[in-house]
Amino acid sequence: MTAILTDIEGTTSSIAFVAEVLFPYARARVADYVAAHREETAAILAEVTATEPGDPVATLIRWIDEDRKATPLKALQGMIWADGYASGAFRGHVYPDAVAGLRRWHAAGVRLYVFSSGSVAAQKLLFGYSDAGDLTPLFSGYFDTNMGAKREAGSYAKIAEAIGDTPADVLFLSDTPEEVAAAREAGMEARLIDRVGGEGDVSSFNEVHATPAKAGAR
Ligand SMILES: CSCCC(=O)C(=O)COP(=O)(O)O
Ligand SMILES: [Mg+2]
Repeated sequence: MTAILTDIEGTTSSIAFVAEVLFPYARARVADYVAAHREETAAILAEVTATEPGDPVATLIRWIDEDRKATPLKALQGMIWADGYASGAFRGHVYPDAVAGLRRWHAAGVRLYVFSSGSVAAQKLLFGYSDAGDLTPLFSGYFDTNMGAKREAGSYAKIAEAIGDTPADVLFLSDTPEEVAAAREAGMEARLIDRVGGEGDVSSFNEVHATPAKAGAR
């Protein structure tokens, strides 16, 4: 194992932080943000309208309510959250065991990557403004749904190729069984994290034993 690829929501970070802090913050500001940033949001709105004709702002708000993992919605959310992090309205939640695990693996020479439905910009914000400080120096790279859906094996194969590892050398961590199954189908090792102590392989990063076989930080 030379690299760890981790999900965010429900894995490094609480579902409540995403659902009760991030999503409502973006939902309340979509209309004003789009009105104030016409040029920067034009391509996003065009993509939304191409998917669903009609008022793109109303569509985006409905997609937030439905927790749709649509790439244009995720791009816009990341842009809106930037203001929230910068103003100190909130900090990115990361579980203490996740912070400790990420630091431990990084120190052992294991390369760390993120694969989340949140945009790459949003991922960098969450870890950059985390409640444990700036964790971005721990990560070697970030991937979002531009690599494909998180429940499709092909996305994991693409990521392994992008980071220059064979899938068998990558350990994927997620709270979602379908994502774990897709990563395994692509040949990765994977652990199902279940933070409420249900059917998962482990309940925290403390139980993930990642032994770097031929690790080397890049
Ligand atoms: C990058 S923080 C926001 C996370 C987000 O928008 C989301 O939909 C969470 O998805 P994940 O793939 O991390 O479970
Ligand atoms: Mg998740």
